[in-house]
Amino acid sequence: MIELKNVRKSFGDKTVLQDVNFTMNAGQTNLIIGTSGSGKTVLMKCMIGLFQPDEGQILYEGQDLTKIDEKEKKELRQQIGMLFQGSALFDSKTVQENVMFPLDMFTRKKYREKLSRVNEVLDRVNLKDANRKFPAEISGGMKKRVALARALVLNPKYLFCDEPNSGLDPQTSLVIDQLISELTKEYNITTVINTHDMNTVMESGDHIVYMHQGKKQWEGSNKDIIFSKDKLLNDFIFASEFLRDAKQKRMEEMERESK
Ligand SMILES: Nc1ncnc2c1ncn2[C@@H]1O[C@H](COP(=O)(O)OP(=O)(O)OP(=O)(O)O)[C@@H](O)[C@H]1O
Repeated sequence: MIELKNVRKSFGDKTVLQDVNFTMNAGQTNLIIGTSGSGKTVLMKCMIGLFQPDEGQILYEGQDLTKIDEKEKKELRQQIGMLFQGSALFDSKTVQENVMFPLDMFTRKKYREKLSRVNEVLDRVNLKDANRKFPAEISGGMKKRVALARALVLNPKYLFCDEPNSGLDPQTSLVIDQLISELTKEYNITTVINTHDMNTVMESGDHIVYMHQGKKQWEGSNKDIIFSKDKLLNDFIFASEFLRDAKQKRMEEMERESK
């Protein structure tokens, strides 16, 4: 569980985050959404300790990231898996070497043990026979799965994903979203995703935080979003007539189902 309490961040005289409060639970896919410049990236960087907020608390199971020393921060970082926008694989390393990298860096396990763990996670992301391939030889969707395997190899309690679907076609995006959601539940991970992808919002959003001009404007689930009356949120999510019609239909369906 990650809790944010009254988080505030400014750059010079520009306030970028103001009184941000929320709780992100384990086993849930938590999304941060909002227009460009609303503060999502700064928020995520505060959450992983790359930026120090000016005020407020960032609590990992009650332990305040803004107050802990470097040694404790290092320990906490080892419990955090990261999936970066462009997958960020090492081009000169094979798939196997890429996934093994965190084990080489942070553990003293024997090669055989490391290989067994690498194979376990590669298998879990449905990439069984790709060990010896280089990133240039595999598709964008496969690269994402390798990056996901690498993010999971140390068994993290927390998983941060920055735009996991950027550069992927809608169908491959859905596969990645489903995989992240499944793994989140299976391993009880607190997953935090920064996304612009509305399919992700509607399909995977167990908990969604909508940011507007540095403030939390709305939060709720993908079911709540259908019934939300928040004008800013509605204008943002259901921007086209097509999506507004789809929302109306879904709302009617859900009302019928609940009777
Ligand atoms: N290091 C920095 N120094 C000064 N201002 C910054 C810095 N990083 C971000 N900002 C400002 O903070 C605001 C929020 O930026 P942020 O990158 O968090 O937006 P975002 O919601 O992630 O946008 P996008 O969806 O386009 O990535 C912007 O006005 C940006 O210019």
